[in-house]
Amino acid sequence: MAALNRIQKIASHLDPPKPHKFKVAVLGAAGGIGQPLSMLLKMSPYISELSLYDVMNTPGVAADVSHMSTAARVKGYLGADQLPAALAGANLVIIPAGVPRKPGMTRDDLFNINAGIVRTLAEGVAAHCPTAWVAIISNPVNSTVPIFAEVLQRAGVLDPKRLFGVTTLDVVRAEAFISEIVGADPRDVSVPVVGGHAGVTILPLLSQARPSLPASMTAEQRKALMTRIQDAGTEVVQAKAGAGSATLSMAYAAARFADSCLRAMGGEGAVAEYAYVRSSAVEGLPYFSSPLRLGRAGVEDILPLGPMDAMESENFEAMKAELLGSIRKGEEFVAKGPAAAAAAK
Ligand SMILES: NC(=O)c1ccc[n+]([C@@H]2O[C@H](COP(=O)([O-])OP(=O)(O)OC[C@H]3O[C@@H](n4cnc5c(N)ncnc54)[C@H](O)[C@@H]3O)[C@@H](O)[C@H]2O)c1
Ligand SMILES: O=C(O)C[C@H](O)C(=O)O
Repeated sequence: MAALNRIQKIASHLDPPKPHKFKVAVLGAAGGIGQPLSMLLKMSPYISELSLYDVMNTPGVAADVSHMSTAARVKGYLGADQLPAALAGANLVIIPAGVPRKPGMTRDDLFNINAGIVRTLAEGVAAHCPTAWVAIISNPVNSTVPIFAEVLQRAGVLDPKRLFGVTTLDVVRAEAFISEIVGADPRDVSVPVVGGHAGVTILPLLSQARPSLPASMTAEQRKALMTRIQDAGTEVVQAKAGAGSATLSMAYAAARFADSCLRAMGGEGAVAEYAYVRSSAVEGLPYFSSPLRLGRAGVEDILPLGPMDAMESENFEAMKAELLGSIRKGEEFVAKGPAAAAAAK
């Protein structure tokens, strides 16, 4: 027996450390983003339970994803009555619920429908998993994050360190486009993208890209690259010609962001990310996407934006009014109360 104990003890030292495992809820799981995101999350070693919630089609999506031979247990939840059970005990809630753009629309054109959806889901989180980390994908992100924060604040459960607008797709796009230009593996490219998530509020700091952009690139070429990153969502909306907006690249980006959150939550040390959070990084803008350091409790540090060249500084100044307008619009929507939510339905 003593020998067996000794062998077991040695074997336990040889075992690689097991990752912490968490319950993750996807709200809007049957949608264009929700389905591939659920599939990618089912492959995560950090997830013990995957809770798939939507107002339609979740039984089929959950049955399908549950047949993947990976460890996470999958449960589907359908309709508002089942939202409490979907959220109970969740550590991370990811929200791609809401309508996407069609050609000719701005993200802000989605406000009237998506503001009410996000508000309802925020009330659910406040009531059923108030300490969960929340990652909001639903557009317009520049307004939906302030809406969510206001609801949590009114319920007395807001911790801004755990509330994120997902801007990872902007970073992913910048990495992809730069890798094509410099001829590097995208995994070896790093580039900060800061600000918000709509048009001019998306600010890629190309001067900080690594590897650096070729010195031979003209100012016009750098400007065109910045504009391509800012308009990449519209590029997809136009290519899909009425069938929605980015879903597959967004699912990839959200799965990557979820992975960072779960690693930080599990205590794997400081994890570097970008996200749109409540912030005092930029005077006069209460929400801003910055480089972040994530730890067990959420945002541990909001890091400086670093140096900007003249083109970036000009864009930085130009975004401020639009971003503040979107933030105030979200805050006012909640301040006006349920009447505004009803009008938006
Ligand atoms: N942050 C980003 O970078 C980014 C990128 C792409 C898309 N988006 C946004 O993500 C959202 C979803 O896009 P999509 O292409 O998946 O749309 P979609 O229409 O394909 O899917 C949305 C899903 O949300 C569900 N839904 C609607 N109301 C709901 C509610 N009250 N509770 C739960 N689920 C509800 C729908 O039933 C649907 O299954 C859009 O607002 C889009 O603009 C954001
Ligand atoms: O562009 C959109 O409407 C969806 C999303 O915000 C994106 O950037 O792809």
